[in-house]
Amino acid sequence: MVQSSNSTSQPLKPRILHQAIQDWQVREASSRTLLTNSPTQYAFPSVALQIVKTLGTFNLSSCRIMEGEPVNVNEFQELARQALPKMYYDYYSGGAEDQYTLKENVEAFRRITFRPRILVDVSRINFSTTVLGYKISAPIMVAPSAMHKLAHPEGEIATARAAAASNTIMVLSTMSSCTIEEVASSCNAIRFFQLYVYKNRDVAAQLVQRAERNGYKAIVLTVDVPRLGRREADIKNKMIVPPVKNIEGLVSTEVDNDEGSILEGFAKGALDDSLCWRDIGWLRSTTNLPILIKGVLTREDAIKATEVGVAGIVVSNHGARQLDYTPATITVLEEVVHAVGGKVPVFLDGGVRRGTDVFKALALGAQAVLIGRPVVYGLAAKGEYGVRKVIQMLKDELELTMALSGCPSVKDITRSHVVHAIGGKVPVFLDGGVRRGTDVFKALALGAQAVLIGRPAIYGLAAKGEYGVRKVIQMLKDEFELTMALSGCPSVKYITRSHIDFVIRDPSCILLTHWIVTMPIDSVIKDLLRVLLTHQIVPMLIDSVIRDPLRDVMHPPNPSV
Ligand SMILES: Cc1cc2nc3c(=O)[nH]c(=O)nc-3n(C[C@H](O)[C@H](O)[C@H](O)COP(=O)(O)O)c2cc1C
Ligand SMILES: CCCCC(=O)C(=O)O
Repeated sequence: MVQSSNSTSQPLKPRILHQAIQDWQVREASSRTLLTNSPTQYAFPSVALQIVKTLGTFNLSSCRIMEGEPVNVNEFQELARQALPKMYYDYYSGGAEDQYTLKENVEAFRRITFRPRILVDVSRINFSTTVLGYKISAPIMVAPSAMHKLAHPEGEIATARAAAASNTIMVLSTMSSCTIEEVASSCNAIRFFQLYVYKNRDVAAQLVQRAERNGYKAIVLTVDVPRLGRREADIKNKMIVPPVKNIEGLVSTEVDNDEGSILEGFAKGALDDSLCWRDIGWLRSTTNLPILIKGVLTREDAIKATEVGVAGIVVSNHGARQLDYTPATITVLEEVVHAVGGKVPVFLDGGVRRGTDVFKALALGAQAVLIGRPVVYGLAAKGEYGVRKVIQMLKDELELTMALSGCPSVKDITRSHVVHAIGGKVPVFLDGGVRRGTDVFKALALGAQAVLIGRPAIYGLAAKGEYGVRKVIQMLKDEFELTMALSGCPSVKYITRSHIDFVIRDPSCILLTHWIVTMPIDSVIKDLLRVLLTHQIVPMLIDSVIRDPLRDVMHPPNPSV
């Protein structure tokens, strides 16, 4: 195992408050130097000052504080903010336009809750897994991100060493500050190479061949950047293009126009926006390495990707830096996983900040996740040690989540361990075709809070007046009670999605449900319900409504339909 060059894993010592403030002043004066030399440097000066103000005349020398050691991955962001010049921090942290998707990538994880299992032997947790046949310590990989020397003088070499020490895979960006060769010779991390295809295709082919020669194990083709997304902070800051050594002498990083984001101008001039599906064949002709495709968000593209023979799919919206208002990646993961049908592994990135997020992605079908910003923040705050720490924190949290969910290994993590927490937002009801207590049970299992009955009530009324209606309701209740008893559900709270399954009767049903999953339901629901009622496949609709990845941006289905 490769050892960190500047690892600082010793227990942290308490610091004297005024000493801390002095340190901060020095640090403010030359933050880059201090950061490099002292990777555990705390970064909570404003808190320290606040304490000074509050304490007033207290004897400061007796007042000790602990160093600002982060306790979770999110806390690295603030450390990075303090360590970096504004232009670089904004570049790393920012998203496109309104940054709707940036927020959503994280928020969407919060709307998923757990269904933990108890009394499982979790004395030994094993979260190791394999990716394209390579064994890694946890299903957490390093996503490609550009220009690590803006975050830390050691750049991608520090990141790669941290990946090696963590026994996981690093995906090196085409736009790295260290070269393909420098990173390869710095450590024994398992490395994939992320490819941007330049207008001059020969450059892309050369990069791929260099990666292959230098022991990179796969090509990750990023397909969501025909142009760079509109990142408004970068426009204001006139974000620069620092030296990109991989393409030095091959692609010019000079940009005529110095208005707005220079990086955006560079991307416009350099990246091939004519790249399309048939070019995957060209790429395959340049290399023997497996090709993963990064930037898939829909079932349609997932199917195309498997048809052109990729070795894996990364569900990604580029960390919300490209097209704003794309869905949070975790909300479309299941759609992609179903479309791919196990033909190739599916990975996910975007908004993973907790071990619980990793667990949720696995439960929804990802083989592993990739993390982008947390790595850069760890690097900016504490160099190689910071990246290791970020990965370790996620691993520790994942381990705890697995233990508390009753999953000793990643194979034990299933779809039934998580639920989309839509129920809390608005209740969903169903009517149409309910004729048996078993139908009531099925509707509840698919997430309905209750059902409404129409014709049976009318028929009861017509046949026997009030008594007839009472009888109809009583019959359904009795049947429902029996169904619950025979299904092991003593109360409605026990009825879950995993108590039922679908028997697909004819292929049109499958088509319809897939269609529903991708349609804005509020606009089509009335017509659709009528069609579905005729075909008696309403339960499939309600399942889609409840599991629909877009459900949170839709109006709830109109119960009066
Ligand atoms: C600063 C930054 C630079 C990035 N550079 C690249 C890149 O060069 N190539 C690429 O395919 N993706 C790039 N990405 C996207 C990441 O690979 C990944 O999709 C995204 O960061 C995941 O979201 P997260 O940051 O919320 O974890 C970049 C992301 C960030 C934040
Ligand atoms: C021209 C690509 C820049 C790197 C990148 O992918 C990003 O900033 O998101």
